[in-house]
Amino acid sequence: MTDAARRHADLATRIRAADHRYYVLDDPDIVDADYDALMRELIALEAAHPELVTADSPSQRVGDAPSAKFASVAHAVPMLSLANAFDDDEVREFVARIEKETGDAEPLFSVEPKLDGLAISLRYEGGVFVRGATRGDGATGEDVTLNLRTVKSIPLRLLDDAPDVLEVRGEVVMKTAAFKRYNAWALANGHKLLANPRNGAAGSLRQLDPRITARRPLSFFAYALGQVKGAALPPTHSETLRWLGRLGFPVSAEAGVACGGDGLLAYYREIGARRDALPYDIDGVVYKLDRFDQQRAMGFVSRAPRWAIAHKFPAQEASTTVESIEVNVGRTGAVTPWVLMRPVHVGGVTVARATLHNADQIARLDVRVGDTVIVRRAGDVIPEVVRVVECQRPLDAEGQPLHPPYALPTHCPVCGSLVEREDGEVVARCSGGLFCPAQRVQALFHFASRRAMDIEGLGERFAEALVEFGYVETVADLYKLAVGDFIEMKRRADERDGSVPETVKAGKIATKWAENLVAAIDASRATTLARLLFALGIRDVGESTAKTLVRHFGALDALMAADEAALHEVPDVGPVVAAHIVHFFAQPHNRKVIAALRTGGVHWPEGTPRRSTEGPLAGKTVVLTGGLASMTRDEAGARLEALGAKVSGSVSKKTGIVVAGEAAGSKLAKAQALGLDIWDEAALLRFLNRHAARTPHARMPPVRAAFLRTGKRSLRYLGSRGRARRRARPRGLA
Ligand SMILES: NC(=O)c1ccc[n+]([C@@H]2O[C@H](COP(=O)([O-])OP(=O)(O)OC[C@H]3O[C@@H](n4cnc5c(N)ncnc54)[C@H](O)[C@@H]3O)[C@@H](O)[C@H]2O)c1
Ligand SMILES: [Zn+2]
Repeated sequence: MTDAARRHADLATRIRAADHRYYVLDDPDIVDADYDALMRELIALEAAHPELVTADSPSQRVGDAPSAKFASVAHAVPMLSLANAFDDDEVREFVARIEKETGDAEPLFSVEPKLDGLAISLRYEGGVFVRGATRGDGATGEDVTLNLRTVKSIPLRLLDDAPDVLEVRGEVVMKTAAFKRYNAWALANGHKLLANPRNGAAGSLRQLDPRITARRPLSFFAYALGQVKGAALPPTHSETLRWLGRLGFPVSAEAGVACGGDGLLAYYREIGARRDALPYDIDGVVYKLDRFDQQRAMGFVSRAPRWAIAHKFPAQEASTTVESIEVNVGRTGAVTPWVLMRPVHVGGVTVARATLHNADQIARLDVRVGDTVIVRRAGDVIPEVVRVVECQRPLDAEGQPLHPPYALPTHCPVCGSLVEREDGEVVARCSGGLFCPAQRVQALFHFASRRAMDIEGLGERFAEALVEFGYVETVADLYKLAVGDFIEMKRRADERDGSVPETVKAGKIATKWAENLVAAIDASRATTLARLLFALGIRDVGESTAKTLVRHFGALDALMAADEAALHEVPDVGPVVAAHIVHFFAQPHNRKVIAALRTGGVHWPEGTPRRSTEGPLAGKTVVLTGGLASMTRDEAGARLEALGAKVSGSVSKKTGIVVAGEAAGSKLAKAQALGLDIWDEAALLRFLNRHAARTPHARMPPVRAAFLRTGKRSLRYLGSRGRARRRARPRGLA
């Protein structure tokens, strides 16, 4: 055997195996781009060695033998493939060949998107859908009538006067939106994901159970005719498409006509630019000589017409190997894994990195170093790893995988802090918070925001520039900056963004804004502990938790010294939040930031913890339930704590007193069932007044009960009648 013959046999074997997996099993193990490369090599080899062309060469046949799963259908008119063009020259050669052979200087072409799905043929007799089949090997296909009946866009009866017999060819596709929706559902429900829309269409249509097909969102688009009896055909392909539309078939809205190499290429580029916005995946465009008489003159080669060609777009999927797996830390601390790969051409560009999204995705894909992976890049979307070719995983001498499953790093690669991932969350995060450079911009922006330190004028753009140009490492550095620093920072940011204002170019430098900003920073020095705690950006410590913590601990040092057990005592602080707080203050760099803030002049009124271990309620647990008219539950809680009570959220046998306000529900019922001591609002007020000297609030006469708290934290009298009065009167008092 010659080298060429050996290579030919090798290619043919590999292509046949790929054909079988692709057409029969709907489970390809190589990407289209690699398949196309094998096929092109085979065709080039056959061109150089015509003696290698045999009738069973993959270059001579279409698809693969129909599967025995389905009854077979002989196509009255064969279903062929299309020749491919991969570059402009091949398109121009195609046009030149047609111009020469037809003698037409400027023949018209029908131009259409090449839908990436599954070719099928639909047969109508007397206007009624009787049979539908896949392409199979072109001569014989599979009977998938029952499955096709579930595809809603396939008419079961034709509209216009239908011919006696009409065969319509077209593509069954899964639209992009439907594909995404299906995969989201499959992921949530533990079903196998579809590899891509084309696979989704083919796999769904070739199900043995039509009920499964019916659940898959498929669409159909017509693009050609097969056998027709009892009707005069239009003279051109483009008119045929319009006729099919009138008969009730969906036809791609992008189909049109063009002429000349330039005209065809302009269409290719126009559709290419809109590729990602189209509702379906396409893998190229198809040019078809429009006049049927000219088509007949051009004729066929073994597997494809000579009057049409598919001009392919750059493949969106490619295979390559993983060199290493890295992680990236985002602005909010999210740790995103990605792979460094052997560079590969995909979606028209060369890429060497692809995202793995998150730890769940890694676990699902089981990507390991050395693996052969399939990367997808559609449009401007970040390239992603969609599959691992497991059979190509490198093995050691014992036949075991050379590399273990990948695990996310336990520590942040940027700052070294612990990486945490909570139950039920897909995203893992660096816990470095303020300290992590990757998170500084976001931390700074949050710190300055209105409900935190309220530094007016420090928006996201400045936060970014301050970090990028090195003015700020931690939020405490803000308090070291002077007017000149801000002016310099803005100048650099403007320069970087190419947005230098005219006034600056003219030599005038505005300074007022910087002075205002410095003043705002100065004003933020006098703050409250609750604002500061919120501003620090401790995970899960929002404004209200910050206030609760302040009420409970009074001073920052007391909070910093608290362990998880001490935090569990705080009402509404659960174990997760408690762990976050302890963890935050345990990090030495967070403590340093707090010390630096103090040095920078940030101050707040500190109290002693309101909760006292002495007092008339010492050792008693109090539960507040229902609405109070005279104060909020938080205030009532604070006042009770000041009298030594421990305020809890749930009623148990150990509960001492239950204060039941308006509309108290299950807690009150439970308290009654347990025979606990139950107070109404009047009883609470009487008690608080009796011990008013101990509480931090002024004595509050019961008449206040006729006032209603408004949003502005002031008290508004609502009159002696109506809703306020009714609400204000504690149950059991009237
Ligand atoms: N990955 C694999 O293992 C593997 C194996 C076999 C084939 N393939 C892929 O399939 C391709 C070859 O398959 P093929 O023989 O089906 O040919 P083709 O995809 O190159 O072109 C013919 C097909 O185009 C489709 N088509 C879409 N829009 C059309 C339109 N407007 N007009 C006419 N036809 C239209 C029809 O289904 C038709 O059968 C290869 O390029 C390869 O990418 C991949
Ligand atoms: Zn970090």
